[in-house]
Amino acid sequence: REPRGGLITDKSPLNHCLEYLQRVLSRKDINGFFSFPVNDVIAPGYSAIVSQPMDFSTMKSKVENDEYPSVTEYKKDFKLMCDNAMLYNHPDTVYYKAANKLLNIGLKTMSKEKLLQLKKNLS
Ligand SMILES: COc1ccc(Br)cc1-c1nc(N)nc2[nH]cnc12
Repeated sequence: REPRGGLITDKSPLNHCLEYLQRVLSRKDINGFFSFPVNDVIAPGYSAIVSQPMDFSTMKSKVENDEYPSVTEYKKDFKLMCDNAMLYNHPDTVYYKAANKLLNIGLKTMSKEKLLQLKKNLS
């Protein structure tokens, strides 16, 4: 690999990786249930039940601000976002089912093997 340029626009391999994951995973949320923070108007009592809210828009700004030191931290926020939906909503709701499906897709996309391939392709 050529030495990293000094320009401030230069993105790290981790940043490239996270931007890729953010794009791929947020596209799976076709209904947009996870694209912005849940509020108590949409989901009554949500803030009393979910102590650590998370959504794709928050994750996107954390990626852009280099707030994730590793993919593992990004994966934690992704799982938190899905788990929150499965905590607040009952299993027979469209939100619970969408969260469960998204979680399964995400864990496959961010499996050890897939991340290794990604690192190779991005480095
Ligand atoms: C941003 O949230 C929504 C946006 C639009 C619509 Br329609 C529903 C939700 C939503 N509703 C509920 N009950 N639980 C959730 N978990 C994640 N999303 C949600």
